[in-house]
Parts: sequence; C-alpha cells; structure tokens
Amino acid sequence: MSQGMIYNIQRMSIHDGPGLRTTVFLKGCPLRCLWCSNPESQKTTPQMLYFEAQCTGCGTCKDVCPNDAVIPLGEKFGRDTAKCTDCGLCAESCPTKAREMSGRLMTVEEVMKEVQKDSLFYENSGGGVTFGGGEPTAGGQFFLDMLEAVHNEGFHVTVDTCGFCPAERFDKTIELADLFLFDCKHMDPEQHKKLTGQDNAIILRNMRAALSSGKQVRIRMPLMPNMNDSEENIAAMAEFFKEFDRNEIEIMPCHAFGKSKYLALGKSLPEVSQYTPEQLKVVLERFARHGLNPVIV
Ligand SMILES: C[S@@+](CC[C@H](N)C(=O)[O-])C[C@H]1O[C@@H](n2cnc3c(N)ncnc32)[C@H](O)[C@@H]1O
Ligand code: SF4
Ligand code: SF4
Ligand code: SF4
Repeated sequence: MSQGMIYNIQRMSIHDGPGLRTTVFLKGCPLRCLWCSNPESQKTTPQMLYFEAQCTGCGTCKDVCPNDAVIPLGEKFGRDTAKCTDCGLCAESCPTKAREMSGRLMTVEEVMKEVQKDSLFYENSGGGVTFGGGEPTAGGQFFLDMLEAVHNEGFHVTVDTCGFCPAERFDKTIELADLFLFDCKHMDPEQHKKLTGQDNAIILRNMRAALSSGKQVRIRMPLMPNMNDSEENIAAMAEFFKEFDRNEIEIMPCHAFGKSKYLALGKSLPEVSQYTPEQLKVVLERFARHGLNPVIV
C-alpha cells in the first residue's frame, strides 16, 4: 500500500466543495507562489513550526534538542534554522504546543479510516472528500491510490489544484474526480514563472483537458495587487475561457492568513499587499469589461 506525506486532515469542512467535506491536505508542491498562504505545505518533508506567542520560556526544548538548535530569544527559546534538522524532538516535549510538527507519513488505509468517519455526513449533505495541499497531484501514485479508494467508496471527490502535473497523471485524476477547484494564476508563461517558479504550459494543457472532460470545474484566481490583475492578463484569461464558453471566475483577493506560519518556519514574509475595497472594485470592473463574471469566494 503506498504512503505519502499528509499535513492535515480537516473534518466538517464547508469551504472546499459542496456539502460537508473531509479535506485531506498533502504536503509538497512544485510551485513557489510568492503569496502562498500555506508555506508549510511546500516541502515534501516534515517541518517543525515554532509559534513564539505560545512559548512560556520553560526551556524543555533546549534540553532535548540534539543539534544545539534551540537558542535564547529574549526570555523565550527560538531556533537556529541553520542547525535545526526538523527532527521533531522538541515538539514532542513542548508543554504548550509552541512547537509543532507539520507532516506525517500515512498509508492510503490510514487516510481512508479518517475519511470513513464522516461518511454519514457526506450522504446527508451532498458532501464528500477534497484533496488539497500543497499541490495534491504532486503526491504521485499515493495521490492516485487515495483518489481511487475514495472514488470506489462512491464518495464525491474534489481536487483543489494549481494544475502543475504531468499530463498522464492529470488525465487519470480527471477520470476519478468529480469536481476541480482549478487555479488560474497568470496567463503569460514568463510572468507565471516569475510569480510561481514555473511556466504555465502544462497547467494550460491540463486546464483544457479538465474543461473538455465533462467534469465540473470551478475556475479560481488568487488576485494579487500588481502581480496578475492587469487589464492585459484579464483580457487573456477571458480569451482563453471563451473557447469553453466559461465566464465565471471565483476570485480570492490576496490575504495574509499565512503570516504566522512564515514566522513559525523562520522564513521572511511575502512581499505582497492587500487591496482596499476601492482598489478591488476598480480591478473587478476590468473583469466585467472583458465579459467575465468575477465572484469573490
Ligand atoms: C494553498 S492552495 C492549494 C491548492 C493548489 N496548490 C493551488 O495553488 O491551487 C489553495 C488556494 O489558496 C489560494 N491562495 C494561496 N495563497 C493565497 C493568498 N495569499 N491569498 C489568496 N489566495 C491564496 C490558492 O491560489 C489556491 O486557490
Ligand atoms: S518547550 Fe515549548 S514552551 Fe518551553 S521554551 Fe520550548 S518552545 Fe517554549
Ligand atoms: S526540531 Fe529537532 S533539531 Fe530542530 S530545534 Fe527541535 S529538537 Fe532541535
Ligand atoms: S501552488 Fe498552491 S500550495 Fe503551491 S505554492 Fe502556490 S499557492 Fe502554495
């Protein structure tokens, strides 16, 4: 049975597709979006997060760290990221959960056991299971095995994806999924690479495949001030989706919900700004001018 890295399984989720859902978050992503609100989801290996606000300075972590990576931080204890190996020993002994590990290897069977716990709610609410991340498709064979197991149980399957995935794996995903929450981050290959680390050729190929498949696709766009909200980019999106007779785009205006996790990982904060209501209104009018119907989610 294949296994993969999971960083969260969220039960009773209402934002990741129809009805009540269990969302399985896979760790690992081939992109590095400048604004990503889940920085702990990008690496495929387990990581230790240190939340300073919850630290009481008891010093237990200093005693257990084998790498001398726990260092004084005022009256508290932080970590030296250069020395920390993410071994997790400090998280096991921290009494306040100021230190937490993100990422655990799980088998398909273990994931299914969690998913089954909510199966009654799926039936009653029209819900099911959502795979998110990170980039769920980056889980490879483990991801496909989970998809197949959930599909074979007759549960509704949603995949929250950036679409960066080898074509063959994505086509198998299309066979097993019922709904895609499919991100469209930028239409221009070079800009896409600048903002996410990869160009969008395979993403657009997979988007076309999903939109032609007869499966449900909700097109989503993380809207980032001065990064992907230009008239030119919105016009290019309108042109692309016209071919599929699609004009509804779910908009996610830039937020900073991931801030505490960047700090907890010892990473610098993303250099992105948020819209004022007036600025957002101006940008949304650009969509309307090109025949698109933006819906904020
Ligand atoms: C964390 S991603 C996981 C799925 C997949 N990797 C993707 O990017 O589509 C889930 C959603 O959050 C959105 N998102 C990430 N960071 C965001 C931010 N700072 N503001 C608004 N939306 C954001 C992504 O665009 C995506 O639609
Ligand atoms: S064990 Fe936890 S609460 Fe105690 S000093 Fe370390 S991080 Fe802070
Ligand atoms: S995760 Fe391991 S290496 Fe890093 S600070 Fe904690 S105990 Fe030390
Ligand atoms: S594709 Fe999704 S998970 Fe990956 S970096 Fe971008 S927003 Fe984060």
